[in-house]
Amino acid sequence: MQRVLEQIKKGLVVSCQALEGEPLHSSFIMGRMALAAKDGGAVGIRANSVEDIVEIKKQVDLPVIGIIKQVYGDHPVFITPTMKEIDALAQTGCEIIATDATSRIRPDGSNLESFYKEVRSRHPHLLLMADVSTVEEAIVADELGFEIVAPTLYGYTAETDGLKIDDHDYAVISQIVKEVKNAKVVAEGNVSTPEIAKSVLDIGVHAVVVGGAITRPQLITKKFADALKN
Ligand SMILES: CC(=O)N[C@H](C=O)[C@@H](O)[C@H](O)[C@H](O)COP(=O)(O)O
Repeated sequence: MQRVLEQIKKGLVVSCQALEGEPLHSSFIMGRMALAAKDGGAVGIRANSVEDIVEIKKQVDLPVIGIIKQVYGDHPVFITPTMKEIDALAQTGCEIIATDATSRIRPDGSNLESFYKEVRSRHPHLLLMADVSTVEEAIVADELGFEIVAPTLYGYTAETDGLKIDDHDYAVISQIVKEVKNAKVVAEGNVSTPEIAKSVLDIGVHAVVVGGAITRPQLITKKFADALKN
């Protein structure tokens, strides 16, 4: 487990995700995206769904952070929300599983603590990453024993709606780095430029995850197209 954390240390993890309805939705394309990321210097991949992870594992020998985005009704917790998704991910060979680690009740009615304990007892060999939305949630996840904590959901919960890290505001990451004692803090969410990636690394995070700015060409195109309109 320690070896995987060493492998991604101070490096770039590229999130290769295209959900149903996105132009690049395809395991084949995500596999090639991972290959391109590796060619460019990525030290790890984050990916969604069993199919994408299996394909990515065929293409690259990098550690994979696996998630399954699964929406249950109108429940807001959707990143690896229940044991069903954890068990499915555990079969893929991904080294790390990330899950929603906010303080919200999960779709199956469990809270984070009971869910965490069950995951640990069923899959003791896996590294667990906590996707949180606040500094308080990061502290709780660290105390529970998650190996990795990231503010992936900062800006994506009712409590943090509208917030995001940008060129001027790395406060949430600085605070998490300061407060978290044992887990590795990873920066994830809206790291939209190489400069931001470097700045957050310099704050002291263990690694940086970048998604849309590298792997969602429709978003990259929009930035350019919008710039021409102004
Ligand atoms: C909130 C949520 O659903 N985040 C997801 C988590 O896996 C992905 O859609 C993001 O692309 C990923 O976190 C990387 O972030 P960004 O694409 O901003 O670099």
